Amino acid sequence: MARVEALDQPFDYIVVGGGTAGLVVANRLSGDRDVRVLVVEAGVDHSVDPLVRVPGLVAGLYGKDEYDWNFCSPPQPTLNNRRINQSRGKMLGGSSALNFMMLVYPSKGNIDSWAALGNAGWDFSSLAPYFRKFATVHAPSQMARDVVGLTYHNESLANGAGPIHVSFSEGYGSTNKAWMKTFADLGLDVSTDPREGQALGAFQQPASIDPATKTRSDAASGYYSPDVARRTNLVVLTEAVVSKVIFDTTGGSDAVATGVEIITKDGQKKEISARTEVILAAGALQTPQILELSGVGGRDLLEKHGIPVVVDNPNVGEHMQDHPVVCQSFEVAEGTPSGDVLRDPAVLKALLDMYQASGDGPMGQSNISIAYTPLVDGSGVVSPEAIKELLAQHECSLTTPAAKAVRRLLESPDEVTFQYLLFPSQIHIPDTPKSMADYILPVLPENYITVMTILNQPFSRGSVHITSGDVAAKPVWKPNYNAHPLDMELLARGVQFVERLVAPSTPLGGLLKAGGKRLPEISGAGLDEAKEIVRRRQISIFHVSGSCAMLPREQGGVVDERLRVYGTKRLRVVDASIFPLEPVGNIQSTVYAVAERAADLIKQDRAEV
Ligand SMILES: Cc1cc2nc3c(=O)[nH]c(=O)nc-3n(C[C@H](O)[C@H](O)[C@H](O)COP(=O)(O)OP(=O)(O)OC[C@H]3O[C@@H](n4cnc5c(N)ncnc54)[C@H](O)[C@@H]3O)c2cc1C
Repeated sequence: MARVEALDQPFDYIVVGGGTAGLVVANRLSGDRDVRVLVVEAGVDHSVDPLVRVPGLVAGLYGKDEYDWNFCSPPQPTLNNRRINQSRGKMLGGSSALNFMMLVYPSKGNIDSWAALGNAGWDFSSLAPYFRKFATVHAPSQMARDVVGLTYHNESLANGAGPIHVSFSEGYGSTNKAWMKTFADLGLDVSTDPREGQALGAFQQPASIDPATKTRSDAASGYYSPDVARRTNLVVLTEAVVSKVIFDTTGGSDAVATGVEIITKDGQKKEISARTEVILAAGALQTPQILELSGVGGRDLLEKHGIPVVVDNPNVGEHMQDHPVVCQSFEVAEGTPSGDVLRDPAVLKALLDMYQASGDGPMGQSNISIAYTPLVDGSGVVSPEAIKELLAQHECSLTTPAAKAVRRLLESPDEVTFQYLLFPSQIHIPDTPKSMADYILPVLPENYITVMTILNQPFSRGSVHITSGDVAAKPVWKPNYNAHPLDMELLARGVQFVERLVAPSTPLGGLLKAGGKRLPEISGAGLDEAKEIVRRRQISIFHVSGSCAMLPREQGGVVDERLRVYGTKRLRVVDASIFPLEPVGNIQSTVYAVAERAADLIKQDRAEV
C-alpha cells in the first residue's frame, strides 16, 4: 500500500473510497498507463484475511471497527421504536468485502424507470452490457441442477469475462428444493433467466464466490488483483480519510474541484490535487457526508456547522432509499438442514477442517434461495382491481415522479413487488442491535430457517446528514421506514403470503417441525397480525442508496446523467448514492454495472477535452 510520500506527484483522477464502485473506476481508468489515479480508502487492506475470504466466516466481520463502519438508525416509530443496524464495509473492497455475496439482477421495468425519471441512456438495454462486463459467470454443476432445477439458466448470457467470479453452490439441499417446488405449486415458476430482466417466481441465484478457490470474489480481489496493484500509475492509499473536496470558486458560476484534503492514520492533514477529476465513491452514507463537509448541501445545514456554502443544494443526503426486510424464523423438523448447527464449536471446527482440506462444504458456499413475486397476499397474487383499490386510498400521496414510477411498477403484472429469501438459520432482532452480528448469530437452542419478505420499491424516503463539521463524526442515517403508509400496507400483505409458503401442506412447510416454534410467535394470516409482525421483525437488508440521486435537480437530483455534481465542475459521484430508484433484488450487481458504465463516461469525457 502506498505511503503518504508517494502522493507528491500529480494525479489525474482521485477516487474517494476504495470500495465496490471505487475500485471498478480506479481499475478501468488506470488501464490507460498515461493516466495517474489515486484511490484514498479509509479502511485497511484485508484482502488476504480469512474472515473476508472464507464465505462462511462472514459473521465474524460485523461490528468490528477494522471492518465495519457499523451505523445504527435512531428509533423507528413504525417499528416499535426499534433502532436498525446498517453495516458498511470499511476496508479495501468496501461493502463487497462483507456482504452476503448474493448475485441478483434487477428487473427490466425497474431500470427502465431510471431513464423515465429523466436520465437519458440509463435504461435496461443500455445497462445490460455492463451487467455482463463485471462478471465471469460459471455454469452450474449437474449436482446443482438436480436439486434446484436451473432449467432457465441461459448459457449464452454468460459471455462476460469480468473480474468478479459468479458461481452456483454445490451444497443446495432439501430446503432449497422445497422452496422451488412450493412457489411452483403456487403458480410462481421462473421460465427465463432472471438476468434477462423478467422473472417472477422462485429461482436459484448464484453468488460472488470464485469456484476455483471457494473464496469471496469482491471488488478488492477482482478489480485490485496483484496484476492491477503492480500498475505504477495507480496508487492506493489505505487508512486515510478524505475530509473534504477542495474547490476553486474564483472562476465562473460553477465551483471547480481541484483535489481533496485527507487525514492520515497518524492525524496528518494533507492536500492532494487532481488535474482532471475527483470521483466520490464513499458509499450511500458517506458520499453525502463528504459533499456536505465540502460545502455542497443545504445552506441551513452547512451554516449551522460553520461550513462555507459552495453549492446550495438541499437534495444532498435526501431521497435515501433502502429495502426493508421482514424476517420470520421457523423451527425445522429433525433432519432438515439449518445453519444454526454452527453454534456448536465442534461442528464449526469440523466444517472449517473440511474447507481447509478440500474447499468442500458450506464454509465455501452460499445456499440462500430467492423468489420474485408481484403483489401477493394471503390469497396469492393480488388482482389488478384490488391493487387499484389499494392505491386509490393513497392517491393524494402518489404525486411525485418517483411515486408515480413505483406505482406503475406495482400495477404491472410482469414486474416485481416482493423479493423472498430462504435464509438457512434463525434471525434474532434486539431493540438496539450492537451490530449486524446480533441479527444473525444463533441465540436460541432450536434450529430454524428464516423466510425474508423484502419490499423492492418502497415509497418512503429517508435521509443522511452530517451532525458536525468533523469527518470523524458519523453522519446520522434516518431511514424513515414506512413513513409512507403504503409501505406498511404492502409489506404486511407480503407477510400474509408467507403463511401460504409455510403451510404444512407445502413442500417447505413439510420440512418444518409440526407445531414448532416461530419468531415471532404470531401467525401473519390476518392483515393486522401481519402488520404487527412488520413492527417486530422488520430490519434493513443493507441496500441503502439514492442519497445523491441522479435526477433533474428540481426533482431532487444531486448529479446529472453523466454523474457530474450539479453546480460543480470536475466532480462526480459513482456509487449506490446515485440510484434514482432502488433496484429490484440485492444491489451489488447494479453497483458494479453503474461503476463500469461510469468509467466509460469518464473516459469519453476525457477523450473529448
Ligand atoms: C451486510 C451487508 C450484506 C449485503 N449483502 C449483499 C448481497 O448478498 N448481495 C448484494 O448484491 N448486495 C449486498 N449488499 C449490498 C452491497 O454490498 C452494497 O450495496 C455495495 O457493495 C455498496 O457499494 P458502494 O460502492 O456504494 O459502497 P462501498 O462498497 O461501501 O464503498 C465505500 C467505501 O468508501 C470508504 N469510505 C467511506 N468514507 C470515506 C472517507 N471519508 N474517506 C475515504 N474512504 C471512505 C469505505 O470505507 C468503503 O470502502 C450487502 C451490504 C451489506 C452491508
